[in-house]
Amino acid sequence: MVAAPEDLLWARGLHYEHEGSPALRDVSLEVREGEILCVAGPRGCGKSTLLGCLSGRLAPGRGEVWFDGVPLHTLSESARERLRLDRFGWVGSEPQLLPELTAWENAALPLLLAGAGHRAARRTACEWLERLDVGDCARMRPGALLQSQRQRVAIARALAHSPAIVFADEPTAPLHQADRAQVLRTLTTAARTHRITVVLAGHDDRVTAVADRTVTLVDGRRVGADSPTAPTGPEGRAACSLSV
Ligand SMILES: Nc1ncnc2c1ncn2[C@@H]1O[C@H](COP(=O)(O)OP(=O)(O)OP(=O)(O)O)[C@@H](O)[C@H]1O
Repeated sequence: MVAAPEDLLWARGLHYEHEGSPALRDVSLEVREGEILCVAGPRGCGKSTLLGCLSGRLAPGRGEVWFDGVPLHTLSESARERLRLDRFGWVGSEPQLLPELTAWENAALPLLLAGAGHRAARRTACEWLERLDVGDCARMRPGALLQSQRQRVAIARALAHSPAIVFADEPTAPLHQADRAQVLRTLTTAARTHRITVVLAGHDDRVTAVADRTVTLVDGRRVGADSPTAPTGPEGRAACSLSV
């Protein structure tokens, strides 16, 4: 089986075990360029493990992961790390910011690690903080921010280096109900506007509602047919790309 030209990420037959206990069983999927794909399913079904394997953070016991024609599963650890730094963004369910750095310094980290100059990295990071409605927080440290502001800074950090794809593992889990929809909308609108592909794990309807397509896991296996959940044509995207 081969990837279609529109597939940016492609996985076949993934198996993963945590300490001998199977978490993924023969999972295959493809992610199209520019798509927002939701990985849904009940708690413990393997969503985080799947995102870990797709993003090169975890090495599957069996199976293949191809990104943009590159076989992640055969790359050395250092080559995978380089690829992750250059082309991938990550948003976890906890913001995981460095407490000693300001918001803009946190958001600028991937740019600085990629070799950008200090001034250019600062300008780009601050632009992203503005787009994500936390521009006023640029000089503040994470400890002085609300959880929803910290998560926006983490999203800015994931997007600032213009990755090809962002993996977001339950990015709204720690937020209050009122903040959840807004943070999700901010992430997905920014991604659509900048043509960044997103793989999003979550188990509530809000997450599936912002995605173009949803794949479901149960007990480590992919089940059912894909469900399209939002308009994927140019009209649908345009409607979602007005503000960020
Ligand atoms: N580090 C680990 N060590 C041992 N078992 C683990 C580890 N991480 C996950 N598991 C187990 O692997 C299975 C899949 O976990 P995973 O976190 O991928 O699921 P999930 O769908 O993301 O869950 P949640 O919705 O609760 O985040 C679960 O049974 C979980 O208990």
